[in-house]
Formats: sequence, C-alpha cells, structure tokens
Amino acid sequence: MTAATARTEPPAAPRHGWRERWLAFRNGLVARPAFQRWAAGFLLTRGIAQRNTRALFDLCAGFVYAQVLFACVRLDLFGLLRPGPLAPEIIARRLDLPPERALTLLKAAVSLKLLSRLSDGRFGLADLGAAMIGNPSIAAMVEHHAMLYADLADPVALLRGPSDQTRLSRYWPYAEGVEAIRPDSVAAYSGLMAASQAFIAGDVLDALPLSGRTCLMDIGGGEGVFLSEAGRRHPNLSLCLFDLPPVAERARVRFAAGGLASRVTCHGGSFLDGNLPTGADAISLVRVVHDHDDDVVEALLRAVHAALSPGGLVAIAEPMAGTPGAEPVGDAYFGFYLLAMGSGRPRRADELTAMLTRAGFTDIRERPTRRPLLARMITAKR
Ligand SMILES: C[S@@+](CC[C@H](N)C(=O)[O-])C[C@H]1O[C@@H](n2cnc3c(N)ncnc32)[C@H](O)[C@@H]1O
Repeated sequence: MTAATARTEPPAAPRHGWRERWLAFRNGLVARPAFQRWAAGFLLTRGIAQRNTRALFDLCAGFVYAQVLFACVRLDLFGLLRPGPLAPEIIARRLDLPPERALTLLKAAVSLKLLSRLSDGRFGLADLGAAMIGNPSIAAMVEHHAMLYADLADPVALLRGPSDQTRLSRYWPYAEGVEAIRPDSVAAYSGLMAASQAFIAGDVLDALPLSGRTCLMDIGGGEGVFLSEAGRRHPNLSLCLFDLPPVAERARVRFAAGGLASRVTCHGGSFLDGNLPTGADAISLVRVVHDHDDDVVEALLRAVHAALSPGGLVAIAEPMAGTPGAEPVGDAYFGFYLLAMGSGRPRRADELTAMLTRAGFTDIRERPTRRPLLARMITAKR
C-alpha cells in the first residue's frame, strides 16, 4: 500500500454500542416523511407525533412569540387592561393601532395565554398577563432583550467569533474589563438587576442558613436589594456590600434612603484584584459567578475562601445549567445570552461543586430553592 492510498483510506469504523445503533435506526426512521405521516395517524404513536410536531413548530416560532410579548410590553397593553377587560375597538384606539391590527395582536396574546377573550368579545388579562403586571421587572427584561436579539441576528457569526463589540457587552461593560467603568455605564444594568432581584432574594434567603452568623458580605451585590432583604429578615446581622465603585455608590444611596446606612458598609472595588474585605462569616454571590470565565471564577472563589473567617459560609445562587425541567433556560438561554455578552457561561451544580472544592471549601451542598429555574443555591464552608 502506498502512502497516498493510506492517507485517503477512511478511518476504521468505530465500534458502536447497541444504544448508538438503536438511535441511528430510530433517527433514520423519524426523518422519513412517510414514517412521519404514518406515525401521525397510527393510534399508538399519534400523541407522540403531535407533541413532536408542536415542539418543533414552537422552536421555529419562538422568536415570533417573544416579539408578540415585546409588542404588548412596548404598548403597555397589560397596564391598559389592568383595571378590567375592554372592547377591542377601545383597545385599538388607546393603542393607536388600526383596529384589524390591534385584533391580530390581541388574538396572538390570547393564544399565548397572556390575555383571555370574554364571551362578550372584550379582552382581559389571563394568568401570564396578570403575572406581568405584578412583576414590572419582567417587562424591563423583555425590553432589554431587544439588544440580545440584535446580537443574535447572525448566531453562526456569533458562534464563530471573534465579532465586533456586541450590544450586550456594551450594556454589561464589566464583561469587557473593569478599568473604564463609569457611573453612567452601570446605571442601566444596575437598575435592571435591582428590579429583578425582588424575585430572587426571597427564594435564596428562604434556603440560606444565616442564623448564628454575624456578618454577611454580598459580593457583586449591585444596588443592595438582596442585602436589604437579608437585613430585614435578620435584624442582628451586620451587612457588607462589595461591588464596582460606581455600583457600590448607588447601593450606598439606596441604603441611606432605606434607613439602613448605619448597618451596612459599602466597599467599592474589583474582585479581579484578588483582595476582598475580611471580617464576614458569610459571603453571598448572587447571579455573579455565571457572568465570568472559569479562570476568573477560580480566582474569585480562592479570594472568597481567604476573606472568610474559619468556619465561614459561602453561597453561590444563580440559574444553573442542567436544572431538571428547565434545561433550555440554562444551556440555551443563558448559554447564548452570556456568549453575546462576551463573558461567562452557565454552569451545572456539579461543576460549581468541583470549583468550590478546588478553592479549598468543604461541606459543599445544594440547598433546594422554591423556583430553581430562577436561582439554585450551593453553600460551602471554609
Ligand atoms: C448580574 S449582576 C448581579 C447583581 C446582584 N447580585 C443581583 O443579583 O441583583 C453582577 C454584579 O457583579 C458586579 N461585578 C461585576 N464584575 C465585578 C468585579 N470585577 N468586581 C466587583 N463586582 C463586579 C456588577 O457590577 C454587578 O453588580
């Protein structure tokens, strides 16, 4: 055999296990249009076929559904219907839309369970629309997704990278480095985080064992919403916030307005420098770790370990990859969000556990939270 023939010869066929052979057979079958038609009609497979068709269609249409929600938010449709249901002509007039287009939006919102249509033809809030009213920060999240969608206009280019600066990396300036951060560059994201923290704080604090602790330091604590709630629940706990200087300043103003100034110390700095204030026997990292690449997180956890007093507790709370029942939230949504932002990745609980172990922590355990889709929590001890 010549060298040339040796090079063109295909590699030896891999030895497939029975599971791989079964998957190859099954996928070949499912890909055939004739099989799809048959399965959609056959009694025993009809349900599965219909569910798969719907799931695939929803994947194709997801952007449209999100834009329907975006239009509702932009037009403040949920606010308009807050006092009660209205006739479609009135809604059209109030939204300044041609009547037939307003009806297109209203019917779409009904199909997505945001609105419901009453028997007299009026439209009112359904469960999901009412939930939007109760949580204004969801509307803020929806609005800021305009930047994410712009960055995802060419997802393959984003995946290939490196790309031009994305809109999300400008929105989250620390993703690109902390040197040039000014007060005006943190206002938008800090406000969004403060508004959405209301969802998270209660769930995390319900699961966080703080009794017996004397000082809680919240690293990347934003404007202090989490720490304020911790202080309200634990009146004897002293509080310390660490964040980038312009964010820590915003927190200081918020604590003063809330009458908490005497209980909280605000430190402005960057944890990239490796030095954290000492004296806390509990440290929280709420929605912080997933924003950073592995080397930064490893260094941050080592700095947290060094800053904690012996026996001190660290808590990482954030949405995690591989959360049962919410897998696309971690790996699809946060995976692509953080890619567009330019820093960090969603991590599974076992990956965070391994990182905590490497940083020297012990007694590492997951503490179940009320809504794991929004935040799961792992604690560990120094
Ligand atoms: C996604 S926000 C979360 C804020 C808050 N913990 C919450 O859950 O609402 C991440 C926070 O980490 C802060 N941060 C990012 N990089 C930092 C750094 N190098 N040093 C200190 N804080 C940093 C940001 O300013 C921001 O407040």
